[in-house]
Amino acid sequence: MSDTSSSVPQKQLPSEGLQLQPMPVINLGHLSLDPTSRSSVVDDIARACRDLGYFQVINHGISQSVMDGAIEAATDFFNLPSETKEEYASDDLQQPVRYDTSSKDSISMSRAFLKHYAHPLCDWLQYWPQQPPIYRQTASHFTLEYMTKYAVEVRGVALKLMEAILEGLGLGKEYMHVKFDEGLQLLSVNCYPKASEGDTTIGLAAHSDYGLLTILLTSCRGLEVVDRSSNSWKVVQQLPHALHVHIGDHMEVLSNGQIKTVVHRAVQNPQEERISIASIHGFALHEKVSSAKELVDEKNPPKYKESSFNDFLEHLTANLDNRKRNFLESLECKGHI
Ligand SMILES: O=C(O)CCC(=O)C(=O)O
Ligand SMILES: [Fe+2]
Repeated sequence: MSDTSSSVPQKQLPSEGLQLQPMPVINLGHLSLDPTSRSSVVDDIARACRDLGYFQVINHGISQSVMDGAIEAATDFFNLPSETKEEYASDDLQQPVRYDTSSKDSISMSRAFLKHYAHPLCDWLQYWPQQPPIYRQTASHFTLEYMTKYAVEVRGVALKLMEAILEGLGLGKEYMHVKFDEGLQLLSVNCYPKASEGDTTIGLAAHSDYGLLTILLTSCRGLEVVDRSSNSWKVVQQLPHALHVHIGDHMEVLSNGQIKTVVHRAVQNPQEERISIASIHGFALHEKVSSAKELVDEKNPPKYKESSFNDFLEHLTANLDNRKRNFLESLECKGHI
């Protein structure tokens, strides 16, 4: 994720009485109805991507029990003794699994997190935590449970959304199909302690996500987004059975700036410990993302240099100690933005 401290509202501390932001809620089931219904959903998604960079989806096909199972597996992991969790601790951003609680990256201020890849599952499952047993439980080769099942199903939702977004950009749903199909999925599983009385603090500082698309499952309220029209923080609604979608940095690059990434942060919940599971989707680790040539012409020259997910990890590693962490800014073609 990119730190965006230079471009977000200065006020870092959560203010009392922030506005709940009513946001588009897309019924994904309508994507597979008749062509007219599909094109109306595609238009709604395109508008949300262009104007806001976020929206929520319902009727996405993942059952409540699968969503609850993923939250349960994450909660049980964070409840393990510290020594067990520390086995996965690493400062090396290239590790396939990484647990951390520190704030040295100046992004994670009051959270514990576990990050690991999830696609292709057969390559990565071996690195997932063995404790608690339900975390990577598979009942058999054909039956996945808990985090595994959620990971596979949420990726299905991401692929459907990608097709709709590409259609909305006029590129067609099959555009670069193979690269999306072979693309990467990274799960960022976060745990924020309940806020202490009268002191709601930032759990995760302002940033944008670096992939193409992030789908977030959260156990309770605490996510905030920057509303671009007013350049102010808005609280994200917590609707039953909904998933929250963020446009990532690489989608802004691919769309040549037609769609914007969204700056967001998490605050601690005053009532309860909070779990969030961000499923980040992008091209494969070393695959470069550049602006779609169909969206580049004399009037719209390429706004960003090409880059891969791995380039982002290297950028982050090189800038861990200083504030030049905004990846997207580092990609800007000078003179065009
Ligand atoms: O906890 C949240 O709601 C946000 C998590 C997030 O933004 C991330 O993991 O990138
Ligand atoms: Fe994020």
